[in-house]
Amino acid sequence: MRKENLKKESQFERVSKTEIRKFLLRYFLSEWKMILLTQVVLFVQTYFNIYQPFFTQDFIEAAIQGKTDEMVELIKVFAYQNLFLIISEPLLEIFVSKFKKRLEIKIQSEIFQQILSKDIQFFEMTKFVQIQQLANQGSRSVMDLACGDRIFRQLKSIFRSIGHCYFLFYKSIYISLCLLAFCALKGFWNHYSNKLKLSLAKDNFKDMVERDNRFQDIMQNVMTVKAFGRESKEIQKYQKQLEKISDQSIKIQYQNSKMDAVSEILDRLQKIIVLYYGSMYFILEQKRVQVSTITTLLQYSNSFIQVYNAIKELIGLDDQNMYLLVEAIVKLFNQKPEQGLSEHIYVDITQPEKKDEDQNINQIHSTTNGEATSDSNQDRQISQADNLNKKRILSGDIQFDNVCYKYNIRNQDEYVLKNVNLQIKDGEFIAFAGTSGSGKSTIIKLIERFYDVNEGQILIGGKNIKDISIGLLRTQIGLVQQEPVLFDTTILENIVYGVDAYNMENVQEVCDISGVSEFVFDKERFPDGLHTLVGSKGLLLSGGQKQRVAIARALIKRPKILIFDEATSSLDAESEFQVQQYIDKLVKKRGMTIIVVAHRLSTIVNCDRIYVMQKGQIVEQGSHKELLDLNGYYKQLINRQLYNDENASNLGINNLSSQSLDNIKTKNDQNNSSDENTNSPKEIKKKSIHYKTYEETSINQNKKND
Ligand SMILES: Nc1ncnc2c1ncn2[C@@H]1O[C@H](COP(=O)(O)OP(=O)(O)OP(=O)(O)O)[C@@H](O)[C@H]1O
Repeated sequence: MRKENLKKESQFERVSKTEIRKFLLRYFLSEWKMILLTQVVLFVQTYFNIYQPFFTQDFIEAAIQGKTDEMVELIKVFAYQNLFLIISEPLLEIFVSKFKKRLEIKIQSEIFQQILSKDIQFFEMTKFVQIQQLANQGSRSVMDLACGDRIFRQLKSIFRSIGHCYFLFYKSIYISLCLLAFCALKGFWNHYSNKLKLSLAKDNFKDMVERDNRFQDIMQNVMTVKAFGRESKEIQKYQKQLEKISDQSIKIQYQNSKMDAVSEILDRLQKIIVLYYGSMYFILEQKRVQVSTITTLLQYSNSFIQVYNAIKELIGLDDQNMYLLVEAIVKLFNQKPEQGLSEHIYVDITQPEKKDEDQNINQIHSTTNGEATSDSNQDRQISQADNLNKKRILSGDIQFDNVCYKYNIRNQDEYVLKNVNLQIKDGEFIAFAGTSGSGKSTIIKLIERFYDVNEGQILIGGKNIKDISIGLLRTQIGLVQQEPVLFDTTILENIVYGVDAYNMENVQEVCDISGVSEFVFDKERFPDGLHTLVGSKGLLLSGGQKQRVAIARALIKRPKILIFDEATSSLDAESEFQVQQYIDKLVKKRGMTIIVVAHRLSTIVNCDRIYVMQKGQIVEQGSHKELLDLNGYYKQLINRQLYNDENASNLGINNLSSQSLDNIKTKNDQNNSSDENTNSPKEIKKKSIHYKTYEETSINQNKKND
C-alpha cells in the first residue's frame, strides 16, 4: 500500500513539457482576440521593415539611372510606411499592456485560489517560503512564459526572420541550404547545453528555497536563537548556504560561457562560409555580383537560426528558473483540492458576478470604512441572509462511529485515533480530557474536517460529514484555538472575518458576550474603539484580549457547534481567569453544542459529559462526579494535575478526595453566578487571585480529610 502511494506520488511528480506548454497556452489563448489584433499590426510592421533594404536597393538603382519620378514615388511609400511604424508602435504597447494586466490578475488569482483550495496537509508539508515563491515569482513566470514581452519579441523576430529567409532563398537556394545545415548543428548544440543547464539550475533552485526557508525560520524564532546564544552558529550556517549557492551559480555561469563560446564559433564559421561560398557561387555562375546583395546575405545569414531560436524560446521553456517555477505551479494545479470543498471558492474573474443568494449576503458585508450601514434596505438584506442561513443550519448532534485516524506525514502505520465512538447531542456541553498527545485536538480537526477519517464515520446532524459541503460545515462551527491568530487589521474586521453579513447590533452583542466590550470601549486605552488596529499577529493586544476577540469572531457566525481547543492554556493566570469567565457565561447561555478541549481540568467540572482520552482511545466518559466515583484514569489525571500544581507541590499533597473535587464544582458554580455583573479590572484581579487560591483551599481540605 505504502509502495503504491510512493509510486503514485512519483508519477504525479512528473510534469511533461507538453503539459506545461498546454498550461501556458490556455492563458495565451484566453486573450486570443487581442493577440490576433496585435499580430496583424506586427505582421504589417514586419512587412514594412523587410521592405527597407529592397527600398534602399531600388532607390540607389533609380538614382544611378536618374529616374527622379520613381525616386519621388519610392520616397512617398517610404514616408507612409514609416508613419505607420511610428504610430503603431505606441498603440501596440498600450494594447499589449492592457490585456497583459488583465491576464496577470487572472493568473495571480487562480494561483491564490489553488493554494487556498488545498487541504491542511498541503500546508503542513509545504514550506511557507515555497508557497510564497509560487504566489509571487511563480505567477510572474507563468505570465512571462505565457504572454510576456518576450513572446511578442519572439513573434516579431519570427515574422522578420521568415521574411529574411524568403529573401535568402530568393537570392540563392544553395546558400540557404548551407545556412540551414548550420542551423541544425546549432539547434543540436542548444538542445544539449540546455539539458545540462537545467540539471544545474534545479540544484541551485532547491538550495535557494532552503536558504530562504532557513532565513525565515531564524527571523521567526529570533528570541530562541538569542536565548540559546546561537547567533554566530546561525551566521556560519547561513554563510555556508550562501557559499554553496554562489559555487553553484559560478558553475552555471562557467557552463553558460562554455556553451556560448561554442555557439559563437559556429556563428563566425557560418559567416565566413557565406562570404566565401556566396562570392564563389556568383563568380562561378558568372552572375553580376552586387555588393549590396552580398552584404544583405551576410546580414541575413543568421535568419534561420533566429527563427529556430525564437520558436525555441517561445515554446522551448529554456529559462531554467522560470521553467522550474512554472513546473511547480502546474503540479499545484494538478494536486487535488480539499475534498468536499464547495465549488464557490473557485471564482472565475473573467465572468460577470452571479446574482445569486450568496451575492445578496455579500452586499450586506460593509467593511469598507469599518462601519456597517443601517438603512432599511440593508435590514431587508440581513433578513434574507438570515433566512438563507436558516436553510443551511445543521443540527449540533455529533456522532463518531468506530473512527480510526492516522496522519499521513509520519508514523504511517500508527493510528492516533483508534475506534473512537461518541455521541454528542445538540446543545450539550462536552469536554475532552487526557494527557498530551492522546488525540484530543485530532478529534476537533476531524469534526472541522481538516482531515478525513481512515475508518468509520462521523455524522453531524445525522449526516455523514463527507456529504456536507465543507463551506456549510465550517460556517456552522466556531473554533477558538490555543493561540489566537488575528489578522493585521482592526478589531472590528477581525471579529466579522467569518461572516458575509453583520450589523453593529450583532457586533455589540458578541463583544458583550466575549468580553471584548470590556476593553475596547475604554476611551483612554482604545480611543479608536473597534477600529483599533491590532498589529501584526495581534501583537498590540494582550493574550487575553486577543483570545476574547477570537471568541467574538467565532460567536458572530452563530455557530451550532462552538469549540474551544485549549483556548486558555497559553494565557497567563489572570487572562486565563478572564477568558474562562466569558466561556462559562457562554456555557450558561447554550443554544449550541459546546466542546472544550481542556488543559486545566478545574475548568470542565460543569460539563454534561467528559470524554477521557488515552493513547487515541476514549477510556472513560461521564460527568465529573461520575468519573470521580469511577476512581479511574480521570481521577488519576486530576490528582496528577494538582500534584504538579505549584501550590500543591509546596504543600506536598498528591491526592484529592472526591468530596474536595465536588467542592471545586460547587465553588465554580458560585463563581459563575456571582461573576455575571462584576467586570471591573479590579474585581477581575481579585477574582483571579481567588480563582487560583481556590485550588489551594480544596487541597487544604483534602489534607484535612486525609
Ligand atoms: N499534523 C500532524 N501530523 C502528524 N502527526 C500529528 C499531527 N498533529 C498531531 N499529530 C500526532 O498525533 C498525536 C495526537 O496529537 P493531538 O494533537 O491530537 O493530541 P492532544 O491530545 O491534543 O495533545 P495536546 O494536549 O498536547 O495538544 C500525537 O502523537 C501527535 O504527535
